[in-house]
Amino acid sequence: MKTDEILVDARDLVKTYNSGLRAVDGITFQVRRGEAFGVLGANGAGKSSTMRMVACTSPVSGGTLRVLGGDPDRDGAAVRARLGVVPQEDSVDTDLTVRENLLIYGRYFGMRWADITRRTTELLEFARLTERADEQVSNLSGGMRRRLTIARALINDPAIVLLDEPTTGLDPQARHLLWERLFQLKQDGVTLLLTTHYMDEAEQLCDRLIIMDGGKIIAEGTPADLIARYSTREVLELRFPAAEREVAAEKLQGLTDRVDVFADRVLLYTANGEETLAAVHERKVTPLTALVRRSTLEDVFLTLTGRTLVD
Ligand SMILES: Nc1ncnc2c1ncn2[C@@H]1O[C@H](COP(=O)(O)OP(=O)(O)OP(=O)(O)O)[C@@H](O)[C@H]1O
Repeated sequence: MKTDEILVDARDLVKTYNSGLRAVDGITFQVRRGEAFGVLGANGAGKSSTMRMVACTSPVSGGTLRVLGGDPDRDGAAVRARLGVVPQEDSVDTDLTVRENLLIYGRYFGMRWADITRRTTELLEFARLTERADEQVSNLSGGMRRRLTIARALINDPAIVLLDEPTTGLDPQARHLLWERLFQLKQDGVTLLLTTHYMDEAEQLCDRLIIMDGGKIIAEGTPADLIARYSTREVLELRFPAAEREVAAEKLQGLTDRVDVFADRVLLYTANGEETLAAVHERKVTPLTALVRRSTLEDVFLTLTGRTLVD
């Protein structure tokens, strides 16, 4: 298997809507075979618009895009047949059973019946839905429906799977199970292109990622690269009673190069959290709680945009 093969090649890609809005404003990125590639950004950053162009369901307004070597404008149908697409909203048929959803989708792709049934059995297992196979989809929880949507997208053994916010709207337990299934796909060597605004998940799953803001790419790299480039090694998170926070934050200014004050906490960016905590105490500041943690992609996003990603 060629691992350097480029499956998605976007150059100066633009999406303009009728309103005149440039939702995607000249972005360049490549997704290689076998990698998990993340597109991160806040709501409205242009992630879904990008994904719809790659999925060949929304025309490209400018620049060039090649997906599996094809031009979405010219070869859209052929490219779509080799993609697995998991849209933001679950689109499974709630009147059918879990199994029927998979079988019918296989038919839609014109697969041979023997292949459809074999693949359906495998995918029910993959999605942890074997026990629910003959239940109507309307009875399933949100997490189960999402897993079924993913299983369905895999029926035709796609060369690349596109997932738009796969875990949004799920409770933590359902999110965890879904994320674990995505890890499995990655281990199986499936190429993944996904959007998310959960930085912790992206950090663990994605080999490389781009961060989008206002339709542009503001940073690109591996999670470790981005953290090394845009944050310190550790962060000291302090919480104070509301009435004391401002005074405390005032006393802490200048203690490290960067001190960020939020409504609920003060963050000190530092190479060594324990040493910084000792310095906090030396300034006669006593937080309610103090946590030393390593920097995350969330800190990277904050550095780059001045905003937190998940409110
Ligand atoms: N079909 C459309 N017509 C007009 N404007 C659109 C359309 N789809 C998206 N937009 C606008 O384009 C901008 C980018 O939206 P997009 O959905 O791509 O962002 P996003 O990063 O995926 O955000 P979200 O996480 O909310 O989906 C937003 O301002 C949005 O309102």
